[in-house]
Amino acid sequence: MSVEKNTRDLEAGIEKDFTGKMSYGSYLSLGELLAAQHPVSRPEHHDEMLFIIQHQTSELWLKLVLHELRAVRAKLQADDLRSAMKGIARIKHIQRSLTEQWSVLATLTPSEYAEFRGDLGASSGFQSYQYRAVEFLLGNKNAGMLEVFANDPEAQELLATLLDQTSIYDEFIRLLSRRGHDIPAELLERDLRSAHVFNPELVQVYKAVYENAEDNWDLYEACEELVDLEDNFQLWRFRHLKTVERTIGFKRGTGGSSGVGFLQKALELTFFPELYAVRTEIGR
Ligand code: HEM
Ligand SMILES: N[C@@H](CC(=O)c1ccccc1NC=O)C(=O)O
Repeated sequence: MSVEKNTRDLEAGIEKDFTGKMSYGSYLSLGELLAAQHPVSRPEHHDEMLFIIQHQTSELWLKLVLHELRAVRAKLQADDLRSAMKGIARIKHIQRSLTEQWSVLATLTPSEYAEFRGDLGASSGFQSYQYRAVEFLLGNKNAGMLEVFANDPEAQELLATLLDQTSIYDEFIRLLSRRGHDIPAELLERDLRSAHVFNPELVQVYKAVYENAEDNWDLYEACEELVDLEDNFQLWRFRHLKTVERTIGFKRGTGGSSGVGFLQKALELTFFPELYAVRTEIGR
């Protein structure tokens, strides 16, 4: 180390020749990853790179969320609540990161965006199959969404598979039933292809869990973890809505929707309605 040159000397053992060896770039497929940004504006607009990378990083994190959610579902199926909660803890951190990331895109002014928005054609985040897959895995199924992916058979297949499978919430409810809680039969035999709908009897099950937390500690904690998950999801939706509002105002979306009004309606969707409803009942 030569302090005067402000330079760190390389140590003798540092690897320099990667012939026949795995390197950082080859392990991470950086060649492909960093060659996958293709701005379409001509002449290329400086801010389109921000727009592309914001979406690509979001999709990478969504890929990990899906990976973790599938594992959480398997752990719930195996009655391993502790491992399932570990997975949820990781997902919550990813969600925070995804939500925090909106502040980067918020530096894109309406005039900057207007310069390349026309080049985006009919493309829209509405066509994000990974986002839809996360919604399905959490229990907000919507078979109609599959039509959007008619031109992407792989994405459509992935969503069709998830549509037929149980969600995280279905599995949690089944676990409650195996633990001896009085779960209504219609919840255990429900049509998996539709969204979970509010069930007042389930609120009473949660009421018993919350009012006897000492005897149901892991379930009590799991309920709160699920509420955190939904809360975080809604915060992402809200930041998306507010970023859209400050960037395009009340223009229609490129995906064909009314824009902000359509996104507002998504804030009324809920994954675990009974876990919110129980709050009104506690201590009554
Ligand atoms: C300036 C930036 C953005 C604008 C103006 C914008 C605008 C919109 C609009 C208007 C919609 C409604 C569908 C439509 O008609 O197009 C939408 C949907 C959506 N966008 Fe964005 N968006 C932006 C950034 C992002 C980013 C960074 C993501 C991250 C992946 C994203 C993901 C989504 C998703 C998942 C939907 C579907 C939401 C739902 O179904 O409720 N958007 N966006
Ligand atoms: N729907 C946006 C366009 C948009 O944001 C977008 C375009 C292509 C790929 C992803 C996008 N992100 C979110 O919707 C708009 O109406 O301006």
